[in-house]
Amino acid sequence: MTLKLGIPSKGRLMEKTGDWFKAHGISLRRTGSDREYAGAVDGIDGIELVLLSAGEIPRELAAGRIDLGVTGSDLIRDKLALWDTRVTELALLGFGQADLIIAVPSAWVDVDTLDDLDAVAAAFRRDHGFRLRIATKYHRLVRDFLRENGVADYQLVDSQGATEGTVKNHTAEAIADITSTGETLRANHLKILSDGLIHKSQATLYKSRMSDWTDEKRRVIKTLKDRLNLD
Ligand SMILES: Nc1ncnc2c1ncn2[C@@H]1O[C@H](COP(=O)(O)OP(=O)(O)OP(=O)(O)O)[C@@H](O)[C@H]1O
Ligand SMILES: O=P(O)(O)OC[C@H]1O[C@H](OP(=O)(O)OP(=O)(O)O)[C@H](O)[C@@H]1O
Repeated sequence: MTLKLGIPSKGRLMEKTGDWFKAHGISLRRTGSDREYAGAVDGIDGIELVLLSAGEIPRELAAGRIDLGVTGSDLIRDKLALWDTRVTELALLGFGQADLIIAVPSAWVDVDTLDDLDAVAAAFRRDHGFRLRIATKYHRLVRDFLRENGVADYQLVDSQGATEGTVKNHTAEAIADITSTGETLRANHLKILSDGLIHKSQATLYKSRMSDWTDEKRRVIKTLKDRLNLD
């Protein structure tokens, strides 16, 4: 049985994943038409390419349907409970960097820290009769972070895109989202809490702990690790 490597089929991480492997003498190529999600690996035997969305790669690794996968470390941590019991990090790839942060309206001049947010949240509940809303798609990471930091009086509102717009649209009071240049936050009059960094994400190569590691696959991964100069 060949070893299955899952890589993003589109989006931000796709091209740079190909470049990273190429720099190590391994070329990933699409087979079939531009629109067909099939691929092959040249330069090393015994690896099959599986093209997936970045967001689905954590689940496929955890189910053992792929043996290796490239995706953002934010997606692994958010989508998999106890992620490090299900996958192992093989290499940080040095691209796809983004910070998952908590931001509030810039107009909240007295709110700079999580403690301030906690105080505002308690007052908000008293005044409005419902909990302050934080819009995000990163439910697990945000809940864990706020619990560890003693913020309790809030509710999460699911937002799968354009999250920074939810404050202006009055569907949330604060947000937790990925930022890289900070442009989107600025354009939407939001500021990051000084202690509001939840996770620094980057594209990472993971190995599944859940897949069936046959002798043949172990041989292939050893060759691959040698080629990639990994321990
Ligand atoms: N500016 C950014 N905005 C959003 N995500 C970013 C940014 N920079 C890097 N990333 C990372 O890119 C990854 C998401 O990749 P991509 O945009 O290809 O997926 P997606 O389209 O959001 O998800 P899916 O493929 O499931 O639809 C995440 O790990 C995220 O941290
Ligand atoms: O700090 P910046 O460089 O401005 O980038 C951050 C923005 O980019 C992403 O959105 P994306 O373009 O993926 O759209 P989305 O809202 O649909 O997720 C992310 O969700 C932020 O909104």
